[in-house]
Amino acid sequence: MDILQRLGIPLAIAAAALSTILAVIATMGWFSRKNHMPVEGRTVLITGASEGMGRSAAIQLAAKGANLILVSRNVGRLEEALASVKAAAKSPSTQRFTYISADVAEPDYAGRVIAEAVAWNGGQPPDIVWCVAGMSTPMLWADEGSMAAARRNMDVNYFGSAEMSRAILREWLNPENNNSNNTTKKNAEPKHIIFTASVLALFAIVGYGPYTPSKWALRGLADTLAMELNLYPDTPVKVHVVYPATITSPGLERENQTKPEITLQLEKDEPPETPDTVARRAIEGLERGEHFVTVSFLGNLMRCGVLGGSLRNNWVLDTLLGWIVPIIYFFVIRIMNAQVLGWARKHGHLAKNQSNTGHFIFLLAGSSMKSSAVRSQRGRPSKVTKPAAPTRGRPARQAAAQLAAHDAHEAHALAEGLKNEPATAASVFDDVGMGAEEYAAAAAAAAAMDTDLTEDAHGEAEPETGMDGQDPTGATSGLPPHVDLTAANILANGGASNPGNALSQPVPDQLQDMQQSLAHAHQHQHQHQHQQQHQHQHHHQHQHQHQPPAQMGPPQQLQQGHQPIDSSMMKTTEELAIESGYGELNIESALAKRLAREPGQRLAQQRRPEQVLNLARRSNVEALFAHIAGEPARVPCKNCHKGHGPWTSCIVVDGQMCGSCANCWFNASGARCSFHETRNPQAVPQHPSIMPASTAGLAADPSYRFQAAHPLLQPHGAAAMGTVGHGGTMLTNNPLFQQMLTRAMGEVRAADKVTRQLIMIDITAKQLALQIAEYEEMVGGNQEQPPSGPVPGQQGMGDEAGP
Ligand SMILES: NC(=O)C1=CN([C@@H]2O[C@H](COP(=O)(O)OP(=O)(O)OC[C@H]3O[C@@H](n4cnc5c(N)ncnc54)[C@H](OP(=O)(O)O)[C@@H]3O)[C@@H](O)[C@H]2O)C=CC1
Ligand SMILES: CCCCCCCCCCCCCCCC(=O)[C@@H](N)CO
Repeated sequence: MDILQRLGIPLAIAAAALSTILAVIATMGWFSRKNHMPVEGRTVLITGASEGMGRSAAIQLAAKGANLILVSRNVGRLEEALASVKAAAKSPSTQRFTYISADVAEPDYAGRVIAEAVAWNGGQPPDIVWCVAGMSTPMLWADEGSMAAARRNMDVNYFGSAEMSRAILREWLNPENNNSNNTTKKNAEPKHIIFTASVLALFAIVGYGPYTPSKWALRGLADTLAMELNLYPDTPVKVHVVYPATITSPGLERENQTKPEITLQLEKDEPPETPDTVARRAIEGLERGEHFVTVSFLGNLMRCGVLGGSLRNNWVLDTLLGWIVPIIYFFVIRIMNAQVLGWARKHGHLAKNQSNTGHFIFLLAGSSMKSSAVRSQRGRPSKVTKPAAPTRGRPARQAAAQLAAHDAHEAHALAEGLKNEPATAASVFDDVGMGAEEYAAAAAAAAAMDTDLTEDAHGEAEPETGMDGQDPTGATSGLPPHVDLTAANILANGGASNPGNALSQPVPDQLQDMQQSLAHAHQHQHQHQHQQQHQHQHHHQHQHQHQPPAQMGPPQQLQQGHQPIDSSMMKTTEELAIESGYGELNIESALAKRLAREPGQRLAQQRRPEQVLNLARRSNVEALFAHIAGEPARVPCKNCHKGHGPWTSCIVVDGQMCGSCANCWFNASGARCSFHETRNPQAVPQHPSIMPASTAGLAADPSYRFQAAHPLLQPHGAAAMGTVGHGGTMLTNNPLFQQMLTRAMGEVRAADKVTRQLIMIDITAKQLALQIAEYEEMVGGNQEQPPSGPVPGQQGMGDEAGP
């Protein structure tokens, strides 16, 4: 100890001098310049590859000659990304590309994804797996819903990557695979598992409570694996963590909708970079063989500031920098905390003024007009607890729609909050075997729309004070139970007033419940894939469920979908257009005039809420009204499927707009719509794309519902009804069949275990129904029965199964 103390200073000086020399050498690039992660001819699997940095990385790796497997949820976006990746290929003739749709938040998703990847890759696992899929819901920790958001962030960011790394390691480390590989040269080359964290996992700032820990957790896992993988010297695997700072991605736009102002202010210190830049720097770091890869100067300092027991990229440099960073932090930490304190002084005690964050949980829970109001005047959080009225309902809708209905996935975050409410409708759901989460998510979306509608109806934001014993400032925690319960209850019971009585329900009711559960389970899934074709159909339904409680009917009404129970409450198309945020409309054309008076079916929901539509054009007003008054297409037209057109669903009005859908009618004559008459010359009694009138979840889903007028029969013309299998046309060549199958595959792949069970139950019930129908026809004569299929016009499984 003595000696050490005496030698301390000279030793330190000597070490510093030596280190400096070595550092100079290192920076001059005297050490190896080997590419530690060659990708040419290798197969790389990237999650979160359809947008943002993951997509950029995929494109750049394709340009370096890699084969790629893109993974994310939304098939439409995956297809677009795949096209860009293909276009970037170094040698298009030899490289191969594909995508797999999966939700990384689903438990056990990764085994399935890896199995599919291996099958596609000629029996070989991918050589490199890069987990990029992630999300972020910044909010203050004391805020309503931050706990639910934290769980959701953990599920996607941490468990999504953790499961993937485990699945691929089990594949790589599997002795059977290794034996067969040992002869190949590439086996000696390390495999790579790459996690994507954030600089926030190196230096945390206010407002990212739900997010940052999920990224810190990745660091913990990566370091653990880096050591653990030494257990398998025959199968070298390198573990990396990429730490981007702000990326100007679609994800950033989403997260900025809920980001507290103070957070925005603090993170300005690290300038944002484009997805391309971040991906390029990340790949450079990986090629240098770095364990922790940072992509900016500050990021690198932050990395060196927290190295602890983690692997170093360059022992000399990292150590030297590690000595310097505390000196920087001496100032940085002070300055940052002072900034936060200054904010608090200026804006008042935050916990008493939740509106500062304007986060979406308030919007969704319907408890706070305050937050939406503040959000509408971004950057001007009010010091008082009663903020000014919002300019209109639109900002609230934008945030709510974007966060809940449009990308309703994130509403899932609320599930936890709702689930934790005592005496919620969760017990009802459990009774039918559904996770309360699924419902809660849908309920949250519904509640969001409630807020919206209520707000619009009032025409101004009325701060709701004293609601359910809530502090008028909104400071008390706990979601306002009445809103959630109403919404959840509507979904569970179609508005019946007594939640939690499912156990005492007679059997048929339970069946009905179950059928609805199925519908919701599917809805929930579909929310994950908002641009996928089938989702469009379900939108139709959502929007009904988004109506305020007063408009909700008992189960039958809900199932019929189109008829709100009280017709006096029914709104005209024009009224709904105004509610949707389109004021001052010039109603000129005959079609617009006619549609304006018709009962509206839905609110118009824009794909890009911030977009301002040109409604000076006559035909655009027609398109808007048609979108509100029309019927959802059974399968969206090609343009809608690709995500074109202003609104989120594909709607047609029978006999109008030359058959085109409302989206294609907008700003165009609809000529490019795949429904346009020029493309569909054969006259059909009903518009070929209109959904059957009874639309409720699965019951509306053609792939689950082979009715007498099944779509598969239609291309053959009415006369050919009942001739499937006899008509000489190969069913497998039928595009509708192919679409159906693809869709069914998509749904089943995306389904979790519970949903899969429910799908099975549904199918089994239909089989039984078919069998019964056939039996009855055989025994009792079949005069009344249609030529094929079970009872027509069924309302759902319960009815179908009944005699
Ligand atoms: N943007 C930023 O400022 C920063 C981002 N990061 C991290 O970098 C990574 C990339 O971010 P960014 O470029 O913004 O990405 P984006 O948010 O723009 O894109 C996210 C990608 O992940 C997919 N994805 C999201 N959730 C899931 C899910 N549950 N299952 C499967 N796929 C999913 C999305 O596709 P789909 O929706 O179709 O599933 C999309 O392809 C993320 O891990 C993020 O946390 C780190 C630092 C800063
Ligand atoms: C010695 C070191 C000096 C430290 C300076 C500190 C500067 C702080 C900048 C914080 C940047 C936060 C980016 C968030 C990125 C992200 O992950 C989110 N966008 C989530 O998606």
